[in-house]
Amino acid sequence: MDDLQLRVLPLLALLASLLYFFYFQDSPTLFERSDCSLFSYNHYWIISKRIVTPRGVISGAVEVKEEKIVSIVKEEDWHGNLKRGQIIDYGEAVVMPGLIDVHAHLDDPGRTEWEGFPSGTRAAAAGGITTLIDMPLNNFPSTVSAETLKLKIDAAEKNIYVDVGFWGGLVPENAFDANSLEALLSAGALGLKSFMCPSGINDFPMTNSSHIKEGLSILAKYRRPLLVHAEIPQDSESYLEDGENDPRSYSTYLKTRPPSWEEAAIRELLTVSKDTRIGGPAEGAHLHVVHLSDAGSSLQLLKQAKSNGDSVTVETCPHYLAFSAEEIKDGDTRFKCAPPIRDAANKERLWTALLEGDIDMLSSDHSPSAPDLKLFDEGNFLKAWGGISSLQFVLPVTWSHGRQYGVTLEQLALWWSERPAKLAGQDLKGGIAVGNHADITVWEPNVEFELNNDLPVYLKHPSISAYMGSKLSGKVLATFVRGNLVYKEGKHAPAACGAPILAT
Ligand SMILES: NC(=O)N[C@H]1NC(=O)NC1=O
Ligand SMILES: [Zn+2]
Ligand SMILES: [Zn+2]
Repeated sequence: MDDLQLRVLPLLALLASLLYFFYFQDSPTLFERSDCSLFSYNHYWIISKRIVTPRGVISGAVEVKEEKIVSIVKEEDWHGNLKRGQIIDYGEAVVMPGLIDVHAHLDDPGRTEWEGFPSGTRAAAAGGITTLIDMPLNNFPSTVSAETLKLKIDAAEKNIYVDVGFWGGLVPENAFDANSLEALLSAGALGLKSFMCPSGINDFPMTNSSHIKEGLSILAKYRRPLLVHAEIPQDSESYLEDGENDPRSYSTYLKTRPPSWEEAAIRELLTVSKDTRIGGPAEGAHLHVVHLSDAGSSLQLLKQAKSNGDSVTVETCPHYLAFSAEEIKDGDTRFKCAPPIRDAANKERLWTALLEGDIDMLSSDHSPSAPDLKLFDEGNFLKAWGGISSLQFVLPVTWSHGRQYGVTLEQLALWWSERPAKLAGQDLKGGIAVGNHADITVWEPNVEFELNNDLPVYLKHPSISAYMGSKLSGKVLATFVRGNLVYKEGKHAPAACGAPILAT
């Protein structure tokens, strides 16, 4: 070989390999994938001694290929066929379907100083949540039309680290306008949400039962649900006039929103939920009561509706299961939410209802605000923003408090994944099953941690979270969304590759 050849050959080889790299790679998505995931293989096995499947907890392996779960093998059936492909062995850690939070306010677009898609979905990923359904209010403008839904979808693009679907708003302005509601549902809203009391947001006014009846009749055609904030103001404002009622005291706030508000709303809802029965005028529609706090008459009424054949479900939230009114300190408005956190006896009854199946599922109702709206200096419970900030912590909170009631891993998966998936119409999510999306969370139930300033919290405003300062058990080790490892022990995948979920 002469000198020239010696110099040119390596260059040619480099050129050829570059050409090969750019033009002949069979999977061009590999470039993207490396940013979407902290694990660069698209075919692998997740191994653990505790995999929570719809058929019970197994020791074995879950085979993931691209976005999907393609096989599930019990340990005794392996026969060494795991040699094909990469293996991630999680030992005794729990491998569970990713949590689906059907009730979160991410405030994007329009109030991103409160939260926003990037921080909210990173917090979700760190908490083991793989899908969340965003509420139509607290963002601006509220999501009450096809046009405003489009603004949300645009804001979510390349900004979400987990999959995100959207509820549309049912408000007086669109309730009797079938075209407008149909356009909103055709544009992909997974269902509708309305309030039976003032929502605290000017462009999201409250509805009454005739609006709700109309909404259900449209939803029936699409077979989608209506979610309702069920409180109707009763005559309890008089408490505020009494000079003895200190606005810094939690009991003052509690008196302003008694259980009778929830009971009145649910009683009213039952007059229209009967439309959803088989053969009824709104058969196919479904009514879902959000964030139930009253475990008394309100719950009894819901049980009655279910037994009558109404298509009705109800959720409660971790804050109603973790806290009680007796513990809330004067001025600590982090705990203000609506309906309010009630007394310890009520909390016990909520747990019983959940364990007995009278409450169907859990959701976060993550509803943060800018810290100044919590009025920490004044500590005025009557004026502060109502909303609990919790998204990253819902799994350890439910587990830490649920353990003492004997909560099982299967129950967690039912309340946080399977039933929420069904409510949101997500057939490919909510369970570790062949053919489903590989939406998986891996967590260590026995690891305890303190929610102090050393803990990486991805929420925009950790200081407003009622959970800061507490000690929890249940540490999320890894979160997979459609096969992408989006979170691993304090680290997120660089790119936001969550998908917007639109109903079709
Ligand atoms: N607008 C809004 O998010 N309201 C929520 N906050 C809360 O505490 N209850 C709610 O419904
Ligand atoms: Zn609400
Ligand atoms: Zn809410």
